[in-house]
Amino acid sequence: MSKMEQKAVSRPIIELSNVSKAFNGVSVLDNLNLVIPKGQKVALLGPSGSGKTTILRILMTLETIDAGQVRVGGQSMYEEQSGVPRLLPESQLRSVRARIGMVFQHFGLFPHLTVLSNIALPQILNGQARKAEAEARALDLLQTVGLADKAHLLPDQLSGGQKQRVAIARALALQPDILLFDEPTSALDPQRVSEVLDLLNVIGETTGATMLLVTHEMEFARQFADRVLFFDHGQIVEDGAPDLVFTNPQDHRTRAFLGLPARGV
Ligand SMILES: Nc1ncnc2c1ncn2[C@@H]1O[C@H](COP(=O)(O)OP(=O)(O)OP(=O)(O)O)[C@@H](O)[C@H]1O
Repeated sequence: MSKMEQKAVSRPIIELSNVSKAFNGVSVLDNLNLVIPKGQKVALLGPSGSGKTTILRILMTLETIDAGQVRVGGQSMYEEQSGVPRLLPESQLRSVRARIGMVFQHFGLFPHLTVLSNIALPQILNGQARKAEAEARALDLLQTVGLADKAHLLPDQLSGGQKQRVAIARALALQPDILLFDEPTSALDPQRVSEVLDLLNVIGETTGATMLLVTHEMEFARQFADRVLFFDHGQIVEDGAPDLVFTNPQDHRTRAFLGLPARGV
C-alpha cells in the first residue's frame, strides 16, 4: 500500500462538502468537495486566482462560505439558516480554531515585538500559557527552527528565511494539529527553499500534523506532498500522488499548466 493510500484510510480531519464562494458575484469556489485524512501533507497547485488561498482562509474563518459545509475533526463550522450557511458562534468555534495554525505568505509578524514575544504572545492571548511558560516554549520552538540565538532581535533584523522560520515557530506554538501554509517559499531566495522543505518535513515527522500548502513551485510540491491537488476556476481538476500527477496528469488543464502535450498528441 502506498503512503497516500495508507493515509487515505485514516479518518478525515478536514471535509469540505459542496462548498461555493463568490466575491462580488464572481465564483471563486464552485461546489467543491474535498476530504483530507489526518496526517496527510497536501499541496494545492494551480493558476493564479483559482481559489487555493481562499480555501486556507475559509479554514481559518477569515472568509465565510456561500453554500455547503466545512467540518474539522468531524465538527461542523456552519449551521444552516434559511438555506444559507452561517458560521457557528465563537464559543462553538473555539475548539476548531485552536486546532489550526496558519503561516502567511508575508509572515505576519508583529514588527515592534521581539522574535521571542512574537511566538509567546499568541499563547498568552489564547489563555494557553502564562508569560514564563509561553516564553520557555517559544525558546524551545526557536531551537527547533534553528534560531535560538535570535530570540531578542526584532523581525526586521532577520533575513526573509529567518522570518519565515519564526512565523512557522509561531504557528506551532499553539500546538495545532492542522497547519496551513500560503506560499511559504515565494519570498525566499532559492537556496533557502530546501531549508524550508527540511523544516516542514521535520515538523511533519515530529508532530504528525496535517498540512495544507499552497505553492507555485512544482519541485517543492513534489518533494513535500503525499497528495497534490490542481485547481482551476475553483474546482479540483486533478487529485493524486505527486509522482503520478506530475508525470501523467489526466486532465487537459493540468497538462497545459505543466506544459505537457495534450493526451493522444
Ligand atoms: N477578499 C476578497 N475580495 C474580493 N476578491 C477576492 C478576495 N479574496 C480573493 N479574491 C479573488 O478571488 C480569486 C481567488 O483568489 P485566491 O487568492 O484564492 O487565488 P489563488 O489560487 O490562491 O491565487 P494565487 O496563486 O495568485 O495566490 C481571485 O480572483 C481573487 O482576486
